Amino acid sequence: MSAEAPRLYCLPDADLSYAELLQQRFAMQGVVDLPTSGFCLLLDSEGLSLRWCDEAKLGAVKVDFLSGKAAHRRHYGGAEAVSKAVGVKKGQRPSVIDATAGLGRDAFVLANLGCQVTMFERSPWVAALLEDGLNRAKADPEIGEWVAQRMKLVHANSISDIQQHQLQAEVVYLDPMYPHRKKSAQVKKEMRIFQQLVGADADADKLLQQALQIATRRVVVKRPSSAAPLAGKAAANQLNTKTHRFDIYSLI
Ligand SMILES: C[S@@+](CC[C@H](N)C(=O)[O-])C[C@H]1O[C@@H](n2cnc3c(N)ncnc32)[C@H](O)[C@@H]1O
Repeated sequence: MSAEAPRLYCLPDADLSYAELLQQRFAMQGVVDLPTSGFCLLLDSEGLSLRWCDEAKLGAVKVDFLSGKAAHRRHYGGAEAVSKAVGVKKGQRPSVIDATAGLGRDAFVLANLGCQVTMFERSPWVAALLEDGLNRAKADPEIGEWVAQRMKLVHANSISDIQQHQLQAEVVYLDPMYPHRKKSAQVKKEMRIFQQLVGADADADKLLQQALQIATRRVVVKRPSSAAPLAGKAAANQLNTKTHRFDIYSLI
């Protein structure tokens, strides 16, 4: 995991009071020049994005719940595997702890379907991106109200926070980083970049043990299709998609 404090570079049109808030909340270090290597968070009038230089190409990632894939998932996400795995059905909208929130894509699908989702993200880089995306979504007249009500972000290590506050939810959802070795598609490239940024989540086995203690209905783990189950603990139920599977540990 990148042990560096996130570096924040502001373009001239950035809201500087918001930049100050971000710096305090995520212990960021403000920089006056755009870094030419490594990662950097860039703030402009459109929000916060992660920038990096990879194989001499610039890359960027932003959390955007309002357009593109997220908007598509909002309209057509009802039948997505993640919602089936979590157990969303007519009349059943389980409360969810997403203990590995990342960019909040899965959490957004679940919240869109009516689940109350508490998201944990420990990387300050990723948590800042997610919070920024949530802020923009909350200001949107169409989805702002339910995003504010159903999506709560906690910037903390879920393993320690869940223990400390004795949290509970019907479903605990885990999607830890997994070491991808192939370089095939664009998505994999984004995964590789994320691996450099947040590491390989080597403590995911421990997270499963914790999740099994606090979930009241089920624990769902998203894994690449060929990966071994977390903690070597095979799940009684699985849901397979083309690229990954969900291991479902039912508790009732
Ligand atoms: C593969 S990403 C999750 C992607 C997410 N499901 C999505 O839809 O965007 C895994 C994320 O979990 C975070 N993470 C892993 N273990 C964690 C823990 N114990 N507490 C909080 N965050 C954790 C990592 O920092 C990383 O950002």
